[in-house]
Amino acid sequence: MTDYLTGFGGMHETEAVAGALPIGRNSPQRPAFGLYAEQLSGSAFTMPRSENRRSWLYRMRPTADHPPYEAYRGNQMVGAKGSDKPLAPNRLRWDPPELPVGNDFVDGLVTMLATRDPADLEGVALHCYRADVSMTHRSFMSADGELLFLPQRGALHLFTEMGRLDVPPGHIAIVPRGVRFRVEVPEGGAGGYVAENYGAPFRLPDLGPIGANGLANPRDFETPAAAFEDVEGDHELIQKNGGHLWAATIDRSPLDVVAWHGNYAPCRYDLTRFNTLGTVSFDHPDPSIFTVLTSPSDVPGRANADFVIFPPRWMVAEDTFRPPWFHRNVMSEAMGLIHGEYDAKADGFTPGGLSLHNVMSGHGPDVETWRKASEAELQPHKIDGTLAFMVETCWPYKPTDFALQRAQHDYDEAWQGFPKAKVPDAD
Ligand SMILES: O=C(O)Cc1cc(O)ccc1O
Ligand SMILES: [Fe+2]
Repeated sequence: MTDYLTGFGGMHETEAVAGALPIGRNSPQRPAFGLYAEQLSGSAFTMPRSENRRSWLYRMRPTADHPPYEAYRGNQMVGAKGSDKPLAPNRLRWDPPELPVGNDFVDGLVTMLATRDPADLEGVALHCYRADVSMTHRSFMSADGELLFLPQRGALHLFTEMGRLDVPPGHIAIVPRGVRFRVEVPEGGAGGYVAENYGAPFRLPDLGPIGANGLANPRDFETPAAAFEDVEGDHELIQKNGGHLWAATIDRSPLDVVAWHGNYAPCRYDLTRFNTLGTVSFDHPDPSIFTVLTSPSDVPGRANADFVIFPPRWMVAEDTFRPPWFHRNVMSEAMGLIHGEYDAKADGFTPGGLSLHNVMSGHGPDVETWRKASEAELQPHKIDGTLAFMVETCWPYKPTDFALQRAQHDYDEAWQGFPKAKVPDAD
């Protein structure tokens, strides 16, 4: 059973057992039923109120009750570092990576692109996962960043400390830094992408002249109602700190939060609810118009990470080259595809695949897309049955060695063979 509370970043209160939440105070002398009160701070205590994020959790045993962590001996493919080799300024693209078979989410997670160090409290990493079995008797948490789940194949069920979320492909989920969860997958397994944000938590972008409504509307974000399990027996805590995985075994499930209140909690969002805006005259706006969530950096307007989607939408622009134009960008662009075809690429970018156009690399439509779009008779046309996304950041991405070894060899050919413009002689 999953039950949701609505609204982005709101103050919620929820109890799985009536009477578990204290009224009018956070830390009573004796919480109900012998529960333990624990504050989970997602921002410094003293952040301005608008940025302040914290929740109070009422749990059966305190998180503090655990033995020392040791290096995790399983998955060694998750990290915070890209390849040590100098990175040529090439455009890169990947077929859906072939990830090891038979793993759960923790062992099936592989880092593809990394920026910064989690200790900088800025940057973003992009991981891919293949999970064939559900996690049992173990849970995961990242102390390095918040996790943005983008399932591509197979619905995920996230049983988090703060409740349960169903996350089918086409939905996203955010699990805040520090929140434990286990991932259940359906028969046939699951695969997709996870962006890990070391910086300021994702928020809805300001709308400026768009006005009070549009893009991702706050009411469509769903936060789980409290749900817990009372399970005794060995349970492996796996957690990511400083780019490394660590493990400790406790004698119970940590998903034992009976009630919580606050504004630091997981949520999910159905991307079909995105109110896509665009031109009704000519040209098309920069893709920032498709920003679902943004993590600002300290420089106004320059995102640590923008999460952007390219959803189904009507194309009506007159006298306009409608696909993404040719461009170079000071920001670095990593893209993935949930389903369908992306309108800038006729070939080679497939669901589950990935592309990287790092700082100032020339990219845009491939030759075939350019030709078709230049010759098309322009009619209102619906781009349908597709969902691509971009995680755009001001920090250049570094692919990991795993990723570099698997990059497509012929990606540059996407832009080979453009006819030369015929410019009349100058007088
Ligand atoms: O590179 C891409 O495909 C993403 C993108 C799309 C667009 O319409 C304009 C700029 C941009 O980076
Ligand atoms: Fe781009």
